[in-house]
Amino acid sequence: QPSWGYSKANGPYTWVSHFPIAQGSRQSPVDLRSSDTRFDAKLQPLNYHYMPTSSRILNNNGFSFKLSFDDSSDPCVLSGGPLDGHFRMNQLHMHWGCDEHAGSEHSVDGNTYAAELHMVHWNSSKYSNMQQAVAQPDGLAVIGVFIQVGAEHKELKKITDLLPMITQQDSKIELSGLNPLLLLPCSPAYWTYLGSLTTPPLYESVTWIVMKEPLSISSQQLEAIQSLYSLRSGKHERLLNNYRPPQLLAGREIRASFK
Ligand SMILES: NS(=O)(=O)c1ccc(C(=O)NCc2cc(F)ccc2F)cc1
Ligand SMILES: [Zn+2]
Repeated sequence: QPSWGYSKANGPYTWVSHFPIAQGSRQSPVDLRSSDTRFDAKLQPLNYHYMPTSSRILNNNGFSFKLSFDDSSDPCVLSGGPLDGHFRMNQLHMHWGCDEHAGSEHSVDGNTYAAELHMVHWNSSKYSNMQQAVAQPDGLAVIGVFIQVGAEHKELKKITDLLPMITQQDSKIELSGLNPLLLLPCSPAYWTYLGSLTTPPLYESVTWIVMKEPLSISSQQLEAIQSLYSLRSGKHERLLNNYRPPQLLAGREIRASFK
């Protein structure tokens, strides 16, 4: 089966042919429209048990760069917010475009950002690993953080400084001492809704938690991200625009932790 991607020939509008759930009723991303969101006073604060961890950065076959964490020893764990139980961080990755006004997957009242960071966690209270959890309706929790161009981001610099070493597809490099806590914005405000993976197989297994406040990175950092290469469809080309457009809310509610 032809591998999916983000080009005209194999991009988001073609995914339904191999992954019919693309037209499901809890697909992601969505536009976070204020008319569709409701403040929920019962929402708890998010609770991060995160610590500096070692990871491996992989240019994962032309879809993004991915930091995989060893989630067996001393994991980074998320709980609280809309979640029941504890969720272990498995990986983080990003989506971006070719200019600083498009590249995020979620949008806020139609506005998009230069990029979006995804911190992927699996439900370690109910399942024994990511592979088991990824297809379950309560299997995953992904924190989405919007990224805009502005001041340099020191913690993300630990990643963007290494990207030039892994511009070739499937190359990887070790990174120790990244502190995921420093990849979160200052404000605790977030939106939450039930959705899906935003790439095939598009499983409807994600409780999405999208932070309201964006992070800033420098234009040089964005350039490093946009300079990743991939061998998608055989050609050696820049990995750009790896974001899925917004999907139908289909009657879902989006809850806000803030007024
Ligand atoms: N953009 S996002 O945060 O929504 C997202 C998060 C994780 C994954 C993932 O784990 N894919 C690999 C993968 C998933 C499977 F469900 C089965 C195989 C497989 F390789 C995909 C998208
Ligand atoms: Zn993602």
